Amino acid sequence: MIEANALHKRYGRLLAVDDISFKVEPGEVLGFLGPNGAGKSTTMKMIAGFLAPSAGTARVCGHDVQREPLAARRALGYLPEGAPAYGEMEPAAFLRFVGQVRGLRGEVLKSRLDAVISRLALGGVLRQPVDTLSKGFKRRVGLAAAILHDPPALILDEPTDGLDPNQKHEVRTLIRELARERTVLLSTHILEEVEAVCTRAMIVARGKVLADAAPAELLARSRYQGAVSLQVEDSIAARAALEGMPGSSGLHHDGGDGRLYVFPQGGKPVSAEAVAERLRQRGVAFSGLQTERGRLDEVFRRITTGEGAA
Ligand SMILES: Nc1ncnc2c1ncn2[C@@H]1O[C@H](COP(=O)(O)OP(=O)(O)OP(=O)(O)O)[C@@H](O)[C@H]1O
Repeated sequence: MIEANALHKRYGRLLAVDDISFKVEPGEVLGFLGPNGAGKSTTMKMIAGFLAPSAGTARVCGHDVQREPLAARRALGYLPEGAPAYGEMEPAAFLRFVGQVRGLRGEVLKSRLDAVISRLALGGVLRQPVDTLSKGFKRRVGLAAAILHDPPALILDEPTDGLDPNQKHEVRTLIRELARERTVLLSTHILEEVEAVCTRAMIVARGKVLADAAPAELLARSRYQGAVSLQVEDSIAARAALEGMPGSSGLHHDGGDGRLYVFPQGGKPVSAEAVAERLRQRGVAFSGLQTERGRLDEVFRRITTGEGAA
């Protein structure tokens, strides 16, 4: 379990983390979401024991990070932002070094090295200096180092940042697998990642938690959830046909995707059949009619910029 209790961090006059508390249980993947400078990395560094809090406490698997630093660090695997490693070292030597620092020796060290090298498919790059590896492999080396001692809790700071879509997919699959029997806290800027891997999302901005919910619950806060969208040639005629339709709270023609959106009222999805029927009755041509599942980016923007209630 990972626990933060009233964590605060002050850098001079800046309160970078302002009273953050949460608990993450085994099997949960908590995604920390927030704009740049929200305080995500600072919070993670405090839980990982890399930075002392100005106030508050953190616990990893029951161990207070400040008072029992060794026990807390033993229970935790930490992938810092950018997955730094010693660039001139080869993964084989680097991982062996990390394992030794973690106190692993002999057969145990060997079997753990074999396990992470196989799990992260590092066999082909073991003798290539880390600096010369692709970003994807560098990240895998970082992840291998983080899970080498088989910790029950993991903190991953932007684990897929800068990876190509295939590498992102691989790392997400791995995180989902690791999470089955572990507690995972990760930070990300990528909203689709939250849906892909997180069981819970926490939105932070200016050092404060602004939302803490399952991704589906956040999606449900989107005004697009249950809306009906469609493509029309004549948007003026379509608007006239759909204006004031029962069960709809309004219309929006999106200049970006060129679609007309019919928004729901009172949380009840708009009936796609009713929209189609109304347009047909008035002889307005349309195509691509679909019901929307909601937009996390809109919810994120609304919550972090304070535009309207979240
Ligand atoms: N060592 C430091 N000294 C002074 N200010 C710092 C220090 N580290 C971070 N900050 C500031 O604290 C705030 C929070 O930074 P932090 O890196 O925790 O944010 P973040 O949410 O992880 O951002 P990003 O998504 O850009 O990584 C920012 O305003 C940052 O400039």
